[in-house]
Amino acid sequence: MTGSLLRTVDLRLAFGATQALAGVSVEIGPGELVALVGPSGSGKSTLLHCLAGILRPDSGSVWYRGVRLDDQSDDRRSRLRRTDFGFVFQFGSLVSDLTALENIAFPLRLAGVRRRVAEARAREWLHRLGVADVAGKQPGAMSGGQGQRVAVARALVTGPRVVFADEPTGALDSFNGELVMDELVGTAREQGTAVVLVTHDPRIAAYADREVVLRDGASASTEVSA
Ligand SMILES: Nc1ncnc2c1ncn2[C@@H]1O[C@H](COP(=O)(O)OP(=O)(O)OP(=O)(O)O)[C@@H](O)[C@H]1O
Repeated sequence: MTGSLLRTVDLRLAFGATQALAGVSVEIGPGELVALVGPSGSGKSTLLHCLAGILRPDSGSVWYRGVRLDDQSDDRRSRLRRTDFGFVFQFGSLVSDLTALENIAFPLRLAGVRRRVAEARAREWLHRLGVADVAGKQPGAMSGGQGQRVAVARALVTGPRVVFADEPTGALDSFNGELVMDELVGTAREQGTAVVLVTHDPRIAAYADREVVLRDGASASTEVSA
């Protein structure tokens, strides 16, 4: 497909005797929201980690903006993760001894942005996600929903081309889960950021433009969401 942003070709990866990925080929377009769904153990998180350049497949390939990603050095892949990708995980991925403001400013600081500028931008994001009141709090002093909104801000603050979200609402009740999804999806669409989302929850998957269904490490089907 022309115009694909991320693509895998016949991806295979085993952990010992477990074939986590057994030949997965998927494509993700710029700004597209794709949900990876399927039963527990079907390979969703493993596929997300391969797409993000965190795990290397045993065979097959991963392409990002037309360049092969999986055979690049660890250094180059981690640099790309800092510059082009954002991450939201289930819970507890914020740095526990940094405040909300410092957590959001952190990826900007890693990218070489000066502290004052980074913190001003982080403050804007706290307002944007409705959690300005937790700016000076550490993650342990926030609710689950507040923490995930801070995590969404941290993932989007650098203006990434892709956000990878692994069960981003898994630890939240459905009300807070939907609020976090509204914010993640709304801001991603505004910025033209693609989102690759792993979820068990059909209501969360329904936010995506398309669902990729995995079964036993293979992409069983791809469906356009209603
Ligand atoms: N680091 C690892 N070491 C050993 N086995 C692993 C590892 N990571 C994943 N697996 C195995 O690979 C298979 C796919 O795991 P994966 O986490 O990708 O599935 P999943 O669809 O995301 O599951 P879930 O919905 O339960 O999170 C599973 O059988 C799992 O036990």
